[in-house]
Formats: sequence, C-alpha cells, structure tokens
Amino acid sequence: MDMKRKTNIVLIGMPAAGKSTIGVLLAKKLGLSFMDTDLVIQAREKKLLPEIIAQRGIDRFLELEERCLCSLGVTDSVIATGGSAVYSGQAMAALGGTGVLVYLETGLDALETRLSSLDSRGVVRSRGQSVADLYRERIPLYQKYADVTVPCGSMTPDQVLSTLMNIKQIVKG
Ligand SMILES: Nc1ncnc2c1ncn2[C@@H]1O[C@H](COP(=O)(O)OP(=O)(O)O)[C@@H](O)[C@H]1O
Ligand SMILES: O=C(O)C1=C[C@@H](OP(=O)(O)O)[C@@H](O)[C@H](O)C1
Ligand SMILES: [Mg+2]
Repeated sequence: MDMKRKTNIVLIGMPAAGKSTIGVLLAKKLGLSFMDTDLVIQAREKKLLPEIIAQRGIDRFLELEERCLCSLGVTDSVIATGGSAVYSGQAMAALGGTGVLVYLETGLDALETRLSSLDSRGVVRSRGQSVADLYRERIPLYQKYADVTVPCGSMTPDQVLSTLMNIKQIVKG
C-alpha cells in the first residue's frame, strides 16, 4: 500500500458536527470507501463508546483512540473520526500523512441543539465541562490541524455535501 499518496479524506470536528452523516454520503458520491473510526474502536474493544469511556476512563479511551487512528491502514477512503481525535498530535500526523484533513466547522448554537446528552453519546470531557467549554477548548485544535475548513453550521447535510464537492482539494480528479 502506498501510504505516501494522500488518497483519504479525513473529517474532523466537534461531536455532532456531522462527520459520520456527511462522511458516508461523500464516500458514496466520490466512489470511495467509508470508515467511521468510532465503529473501529467499538469493534476492537467489543464495547460501545459510552461504556468504554465510563468503565475505563477518559485517558484510557484516548490511548485506544490514538492507537486506532495510527493504525487504520486504509487508502481511497473517507474517514469520519471522533470529535476527540484532535487531542492526539500523533494521530493527526498519521491521518494527515494519508489524506486531506477537512474540518466541518459548526457553530455552538447548532451543536447545543444537536447534543442533548453528552453522557449517552460518550463525549470525552472533564466533570462539569459543558458543550460551550468543550467548544472553546477544541476549536483551536481543529483549526490547527485542518487543511481545509468548511463552515457548515446552518446547512442541511445535502448542502454540506454540495459544498464539499466544489472544493478542489477534496475532488481531485
Ligand atoms: N448538517 C446537518 N444539519 C442538521 N443536522 C445534522 C447535520 N449533520 C448531522 N446532523 C445531525 O446531527 C447528529 C449528529 O451527527 P453525526 O453525523 O453523528 O455527527 P458526528 O459524527 O460529527 O458526531 C445526527 O442526528 C445528524 O442527523
Ligand atoms: O468528541 C468526543 O469526545 C467524542 C466523540 C465521539 O464521536 P463523534 O464525534 O462522531 O460523535 C466518539 O469518538 C467518542 O465518544 C468521543
Ligand atoms: Mg461520528
């Protein structure tokens, strides 16, 4: 496998930004494979994400996620990462080596509406951290690692898809 060619499209962004929803639509449109790294972690651990986080704790979950993201070994794929992926510089370097990192940028208001329960979704956060706290902590990280930023807060999934399909770094052929 030629890992030097950047053939993947890697979606990063806050939880509920739409990485999983948009990722599969984009893969279908571009004729690429689709991988959701949350599902890879669940399959490897044989547990749901909220269970892993609740039972093993945040630090262990982040280690498992980093290990997963550094060992995906796929090409020609749209990869939907989990929102916490940006806590690992090593993982971002590995993913950035195989693909273009696309930040689905979503405003706080839309996220607060979509994220009704952080615990049942299994979000990595310290006790008492709100969606707004997480947003402030993470936005600089998504901005730091993004090759391309796509503002998509007030768009429907189809509108986000159309926007992505007009971006040169994403549609290379
Ligand atoms: N552009 C969008 N507009 C409205 N709702 C969206 C949009 N993208 C995703 N959603 C909804 O937000 C929720 C979270 O989306 P999801 O794809 O799981 O996000 P992520 O993988 O980034 O955590 C889902 O209920 C999904 O239907
Ligand atoms: O942002 C987070 O802390 C997380 C987001 C989840 O993925 P989504 O971003 O797909 O919701 C999942 O990786 C994990 O439960 C932690
Ligand atoms: Mg997801």
